[in-house]
Amino acid sequence: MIVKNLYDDVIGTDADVDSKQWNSRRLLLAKDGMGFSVHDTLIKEGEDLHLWYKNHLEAVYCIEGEGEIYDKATGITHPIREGTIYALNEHDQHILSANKGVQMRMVCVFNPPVTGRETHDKDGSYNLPE
Ligand SMILES: CC(=O)NCC[C@H](N)C(=O)O
Repeated sequence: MIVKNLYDDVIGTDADVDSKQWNSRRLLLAKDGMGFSVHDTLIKEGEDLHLWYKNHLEAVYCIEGEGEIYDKATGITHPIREGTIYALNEHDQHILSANKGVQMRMVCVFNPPVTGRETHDKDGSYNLPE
């Protein structure tokens, strides 16, 4: 069994990846052997994240804050608030943003699992390990 705590075991370690637009606290990673990774991620306010996970499926569950996701294929903008989940089951190209003055806190699950320190490439993807 694996038991970890965000505050005791993740924040401030290698599994805590900070960028201009988000702060991803990676609770479970590929090395944990689950077949998916689980992240507690903060989306910073005032940032438009252009994302396209070509190599991964991702489900994202909002537990704090408000924002929106724009689906580039349909042109539809979906509001996000606490309790909203979205699943990028078609490797959907999208733009994610938190509303002005708030950050969003999201639980993100990736399949295949993220291995550790991934950050987005120019297309908004994470590369697979070699
Ligand atoms: C929701 C989302 O994709 N945010 C970008 C960061 C990423 N999910 C991560 O936690 O690695």
